[in-house]
Amino acid sequence: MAEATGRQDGLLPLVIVGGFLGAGKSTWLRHQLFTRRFGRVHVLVNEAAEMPVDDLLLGRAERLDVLAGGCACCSGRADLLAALRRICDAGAVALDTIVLETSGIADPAAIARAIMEDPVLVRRIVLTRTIVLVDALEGPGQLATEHLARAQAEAADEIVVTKAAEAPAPNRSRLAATLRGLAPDARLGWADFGVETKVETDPDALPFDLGPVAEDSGPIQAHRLDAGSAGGWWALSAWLSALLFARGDSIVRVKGAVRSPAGRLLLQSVRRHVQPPEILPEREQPQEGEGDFIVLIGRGIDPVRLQASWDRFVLGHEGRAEGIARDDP
Ligand SMILES: Nc1nc2c(ncn2[C@@H]2O[C@H](COP(=O)(O)OP(=O)(O)OP(=O)(O)O)[C@@H](O)[C@H]2O)c(=O)[nH]1
Repeated sequence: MAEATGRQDGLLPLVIVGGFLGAGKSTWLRHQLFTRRFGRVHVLVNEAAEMPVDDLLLGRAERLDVLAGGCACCSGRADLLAALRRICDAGAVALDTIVLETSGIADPAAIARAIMEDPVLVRRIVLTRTIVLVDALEGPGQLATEHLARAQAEAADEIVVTKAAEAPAPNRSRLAATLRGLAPDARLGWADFGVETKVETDPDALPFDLGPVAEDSGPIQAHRLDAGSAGGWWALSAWLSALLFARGDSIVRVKGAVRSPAGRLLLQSVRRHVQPPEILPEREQPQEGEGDFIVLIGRGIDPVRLQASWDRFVLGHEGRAEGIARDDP
């Protein structure tokens, strides 16, 4: 049942979906689009990096735009405001809601501020809800160390803890207590692959001790590696596993797409958790830039050394794991 309705004031409702890198935003949103929770929807996806497969992953929206390669709360702000103005002006498709999936390094409060300070948008759009997703497994660590993860939770009207089934019950209770402390007024729910699930938590559980976040540990940045046709999918998967083993602390998120005999595979990891590959739907018309690639998002990654590491792995060592050095990339 769609929760969106036409408004008397004529303003177009906007829902912001935020959460840290890999929290499960796209997976959750995909399911909401399937159930038509937001009615007739225009989805805007903001990615920190160019990911020319995101539109394939989010099928069921009236319209979908990907704003890639800049975070909408900072460098990509102008693009986001322009995209929202275009949606407001288009008007051809009657819409119930605009849903903005932010990048994992965005502060939803900064985005909301930017929209409300825009003299045109403030008269066309109303922010009805900020939904922030928190990973049941990685969330406690992220809240403890990343200032941004806390800011995201604090900005929420609704928090959805994803990967609910994966976390042990005591951790779920402590995470719930922690999130209630950060966002006391937010509705707290749980989901597995986007499907809302009921989780009993202990109301007396103690929150995690968050403590002070580390002083500036440097910006999280995205780097894209075009893998060319050498090596094939198995080499890319093996290189990635070895790289995460050697440098998993500084690599927060990996996404990539690679051709395999079964079709195009989406490879991903969140921290050191390598996810099972997913077969991507094929496009009717292949798009430019859709070769094999990997996007690595993290701190202190040197793109030149990253490329050299891959080249050494695939060319110099013919796919043997010795191509990865401990200090790669
Ligand atoms: N077990 C489990 N895995 C999940 C769940 N939700 C998402 N995932 C997996 O977590 C990984 C990240 O999910 P995404 O939906 O791509 O996360 P995201 O927040 O959109 O990622 P970024 O846009 O890169 O920040 C994928 O491999 C998903 O399959 C869940 O509820 N349970």
